[in-house]
Amino acid sequence: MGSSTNRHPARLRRSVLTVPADNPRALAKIASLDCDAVIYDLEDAVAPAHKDGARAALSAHLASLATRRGAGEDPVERIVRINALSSAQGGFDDLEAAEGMADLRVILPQVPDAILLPKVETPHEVQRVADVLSEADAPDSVRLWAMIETPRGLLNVAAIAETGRTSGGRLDCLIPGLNDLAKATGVMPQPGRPYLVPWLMQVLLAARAFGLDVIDAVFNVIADGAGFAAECQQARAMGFDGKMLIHPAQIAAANAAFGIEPAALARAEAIIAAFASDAHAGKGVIRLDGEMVELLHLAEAERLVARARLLAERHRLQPDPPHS
Ligand SMILES: CC(C)(COP(=O)(O)OP(=O)(O)OC[C@H]1O[C@@H](n2cnc3c(N)ncnc32)[C@H](O)[C@@H]1OP(=O)(O)O)[C@@H](O)C(=O)NCCC(=O)NCCSC(=O)C[C@H](O)C(=O)O
Ligand SMILES: [Mg+2]
Repeated sequence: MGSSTNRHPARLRRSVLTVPADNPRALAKIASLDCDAVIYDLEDAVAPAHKDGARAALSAHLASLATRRGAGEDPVERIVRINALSSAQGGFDDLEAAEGMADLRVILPQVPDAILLPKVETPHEVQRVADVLSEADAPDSVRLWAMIETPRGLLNVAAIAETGRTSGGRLDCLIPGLNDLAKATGVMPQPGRPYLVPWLMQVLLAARAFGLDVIDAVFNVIADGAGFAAECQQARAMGFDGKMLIHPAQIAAANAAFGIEPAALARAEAIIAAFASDAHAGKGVIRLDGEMVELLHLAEAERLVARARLLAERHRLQPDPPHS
């Protein structure tokens, strides 16, 4: 089966904000923000001594959203980044002792939209977590996301992405972690990310080969709005679906960069209408406004229109644009 047919349904993931699960003010702030998705972090943003408190705070936070989510009226996708699902000794054999397992035990009853696995290095890890979810009777709707942020993970990224087919189809999205990769490799942060772009494209290619979404890495310099906007534009041009964010001040620029331009939407609607017209019934290729348009462009147009519908639905559920 080709990748395009394997691709998951269109989702809106322009702005994916991370929030440390042990920061009550930031947790409370989310309701007023216009991000498409939130990653609640139980991993690196939470100090070891605060892990239990963070789990309890996150569980209560998700429980407070349960009614709205159950009614399908939550405009935000909610993802939990757990700790590693290997034990402190480094293996799966001692799974019960792992911090990540403790995260799952507390969080899974609240049915988040996805679990984000940090520092994934092998396909086996994704499969193992998928098995744990199935054993815990987690609904099929609970997806898996994976961070690719170690040299070994990068070398294995194609095999990891392929678990989107084998892990009960739960794997849904990849995110490169450039802070960890920079730490592990010595590559220095630079405008334009010249030495990191090949790795970013490797992650993107692996994701696309197996029909996954892919979100660009965080930009650490909160005060550098122009640098952040430029990096969003670069990521958009590279093909990313959105950007992982660390601060509310980054939401508007990400939404703009990965949003849908009116002209692109009008063009997509024109392509769909043209292929549906009697004049072009059954054709594989047509001429539209002086350009060749093939069925592959029709598929792209349908995806863009589907995303536009999601955006309209998001605005229906959250009509007053919140501040960021
Ligand atoms: C980076 C921060 C610690 C900065 O915090 P602070 O200086 O306190 O922010 P502000 O005073 O400017 O905050 C203004 C208001 O916004 C709220 N706020 C701040 N950050 C967030 C957030 N992330 N989500 C929601 N709300 C947020 C504040 O509460 C203020 O509101 P109010 O209380 O009403 O006044 C902080 O921004 C932060 O913790 N950011 C997230 C850090 C994080 O999650 N890190 C882990 C992910 S990064 C990663 O994964 C890297 C990857 O693994 C890799 O290897 O590359
Ligand atoms: Mg990291």
